[in-house]
Amino acid sequence: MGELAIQNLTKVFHDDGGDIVAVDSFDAEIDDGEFIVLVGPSGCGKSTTLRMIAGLENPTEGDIVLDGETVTDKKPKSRNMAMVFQSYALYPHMTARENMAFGLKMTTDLAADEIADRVQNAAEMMGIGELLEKKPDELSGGQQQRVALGRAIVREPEVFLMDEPLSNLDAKLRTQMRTELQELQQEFDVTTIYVTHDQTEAMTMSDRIAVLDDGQLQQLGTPLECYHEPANRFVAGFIGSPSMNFFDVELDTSGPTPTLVHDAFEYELDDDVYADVEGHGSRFTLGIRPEDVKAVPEGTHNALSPTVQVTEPLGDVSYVYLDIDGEQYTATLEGDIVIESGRTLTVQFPQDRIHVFDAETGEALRNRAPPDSDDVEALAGLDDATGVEIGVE
Ligand SMILES: Nc1ncnc2c1ncn2[C@@H]1O[C@H](COP(=O)(O)OP(=O)(O)OP(=O)(O)O)[C@@H](O)[C@H]1O
Repeated sequence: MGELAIQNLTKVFHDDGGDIVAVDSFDAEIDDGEFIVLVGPSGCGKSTTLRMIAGLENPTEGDIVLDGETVTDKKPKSRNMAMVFQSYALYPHMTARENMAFGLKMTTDLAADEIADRVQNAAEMMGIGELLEKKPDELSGGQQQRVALGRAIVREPEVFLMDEPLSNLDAKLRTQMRTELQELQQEFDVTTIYVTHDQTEAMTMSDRIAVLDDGQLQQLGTPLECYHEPANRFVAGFIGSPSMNFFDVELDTSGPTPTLVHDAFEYELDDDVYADVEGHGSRFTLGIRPEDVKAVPEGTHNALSPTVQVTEPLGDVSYVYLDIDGEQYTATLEGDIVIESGRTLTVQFPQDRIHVFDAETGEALRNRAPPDSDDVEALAGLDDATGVEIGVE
């Protein structure tokens, strides 16, 4: 139990400046036990979506169906969902124990000893058994967040809804709690919808990521699908760090080989890439992830030689920032590479690694082949950037 259908969910806010479409026709089928992460830039509608699912905000249109039952008009406490907020939202005058028990006392007719048992179990699970008599201001941020999570757990809900629950914690604690939350979710196998700004959380915790922009769902897919097979330019740029490099290009078919022409370089297309873009006009966006940019010997065919702005060696890889036609682009090269600023570096965008988007609609026309276990050579190719004679002048 915990199968959730979100159907045409829409929220329009009205204020003095006019209508704000915060969420526009959001559709999703979420399986029992799935961990879905909602990501997107600030103001894209993540919290509003979550609040409508929780019942804290009335949808303008659409429905929320939990295990076949439409719950759109039900009060939050009758939905069998538990929400965890960024601010923890604990009652300051109550102890941790009272905070955890309060919701159960108010919304169920469970016997006092059953409530006490559930609180004790959840507290032990969250490692706060010793802290139950303390009030929120006597607890650290991480401990308060554990109480808030414990309060959600004791309700034994069908669905956990979490709005940036870790964002007030410092980086180290956030990493630790991320793992704990994942373990907890797997143990309970509870459907979870989790809002975050943090890419690492989205990539590592989720079964599927829902990428939103401007109130609209751009893609709902596994982290690797969103990474390797982005539906459009927005998803391609949003998922992955450092971000994908984009180039505005025009298709020139006047010569023997179809070529994408950028102000600073020309890129000849193989037949199979051309087949994907043919018939979609002449203006495209060429995309390549920094880790797919390859350093090659000077003079290599279909390569370009931009100026290096700066190199950041990080140990196992180095970020090399390149100036192409006055814009900054990134190449992630394997190994500890230091290249003097102002030198040129010859790089290539391997044909099987490029993405091509329609310049008008942003739709992905061509995505790089996703590496899989059968594609050992392609995976091995990821190592190509090490040890090559890179074309530094
Ligand atoms: N109560 C409200 N009244 C009017 N507009 C609102 C209200 N709540 C949200 N909005 C608007 O709806 C849009 C979506 O807001 P929402 O809080 O859902 O975005 P978000 O993706 O969660 O943002 P953030 O990441 O910054 O928290 C924004 O333009 C916001 O200004």
